[in-house]
Amino acid sequence: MRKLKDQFGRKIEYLRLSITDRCNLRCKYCMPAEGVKSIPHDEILRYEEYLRIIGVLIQLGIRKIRITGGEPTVRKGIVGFIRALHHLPGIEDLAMTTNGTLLDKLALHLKDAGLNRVNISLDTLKPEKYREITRGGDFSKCWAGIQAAIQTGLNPVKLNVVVQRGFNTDEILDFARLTFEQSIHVRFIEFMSKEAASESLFFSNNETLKILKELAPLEKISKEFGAGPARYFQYKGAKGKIGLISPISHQFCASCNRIRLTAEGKLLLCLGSDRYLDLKTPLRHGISDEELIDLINNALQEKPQGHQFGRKGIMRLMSSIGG
Ligand SMILES: Nc1nc2c(ncn2[C@@H]2O[C@H](COP(=O)(O)OP(=O)(O)OP(=O)(O)O)[C@@H](O)[C@H]2O)c(=O)[nH]1
Ligand SMILES: C[S@@+](CC[C@H](N)C(=O)[O-])C[C@H]1O[C@@H](n2cnc3c(N)ncnc32)[C@H](O)[C@@H]1O
Ligand code: SF4
Ligand code: SF4
Repeated sequence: MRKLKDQFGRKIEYLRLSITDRCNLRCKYCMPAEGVKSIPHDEILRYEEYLRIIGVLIQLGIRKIRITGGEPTVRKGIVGFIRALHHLPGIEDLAMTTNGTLLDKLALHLKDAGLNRVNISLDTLKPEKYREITRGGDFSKCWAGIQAAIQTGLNPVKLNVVVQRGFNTDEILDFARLTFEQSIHVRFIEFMSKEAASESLFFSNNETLKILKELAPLEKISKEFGAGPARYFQYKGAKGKIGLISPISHQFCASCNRIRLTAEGKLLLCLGSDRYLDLKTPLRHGISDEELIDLINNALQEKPQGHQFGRKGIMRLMSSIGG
């Protein structure tokens, strides 16, 4: 069996799958206020088309799939799609990144269908600030979704907190305290800005760590834990863990293990690059699995060594690639 390896020897085992460009929120750092122009229905991959591509990617060594969006829970048929993915042999980890607002109703169905776990985005614990950052979102819906995910046993539940100077830096310890109360992982993410104008909002995870240490001693957890870009810590006696995801200050590109597939069927080689391989057109023109494997293998050799977005300019709208 051929395995996906790039020219830098990185083994690619993780697929981030964006199943929609739509979202029921408009987070300020992710989407413009007016939303983005929706991709026409016909241009979006059908679930059967994803399954065909994923079948090939599994043959090439993909073991972990994360469903993202836009907001993945707004796409119709999501539960059936998760069930179909769960039945594919070879998938060891099936996870979702979501804003959590629809999980209150969906968590149990998703878990039953075979979803292992969820990462939920939440940047503030204050309802009025939540409404501000998401441009109209309802904090209580997100919180209910988090509790539903925990109760259902989607485990572990991870909270993704994008830290922005002057917006939520005063809540870092409130988030950290949650790990004493509940068995969740709270992960602080460095803000990747699209415009130089927002650079002043950047707050490095070194600064976050300094604040976290004011609460109580923090123990570092072995590097193998989580096997992703986050570095993990834990307070003594806490039920949950603290994670730091630092794409800017501690680039993790050298150990990158991921590719992305967008809702339009573009295989993206890197979050920081505009290069992609269109899979939808050949798929709809009857390409064979063997040809698909060759196409993907060749494209992978173009995967960049790392990103260059620094603090100033991530090239794409995060909402269209799912982070
Ligand atoms: N620069 C960069 N950031 C990434 C990459 N993958 C994820 N992120 C960011 O990391 C944050 C958390 O991503 P998640 O969707 O929760 O996925 P994950 O951290 O891989 O998930 P786990 O498997 O639970 O560790 C998001 O803000 C993403 O935008 C990547 O390849 N490069
Ligand atoms: C684009 S969202 C898609 C999935 C889902 N709608 C959600 O919010 O979790 C995926 C992740 O990207 C993160 N994200 C979006 N824009 C970002 C930015 N500019 N910097 C850092 N993280 C960002 C979000 O906080 C979220 O955790
Ligand atoms: S971060 Fe997620 S919830 Fe917020 S606008 Fe982007 S896609 Fe939607
Ligand atoms: S920026 Fe590109 S190379 Fe770096 S971790 Fe993300 S996808 Fe991988």
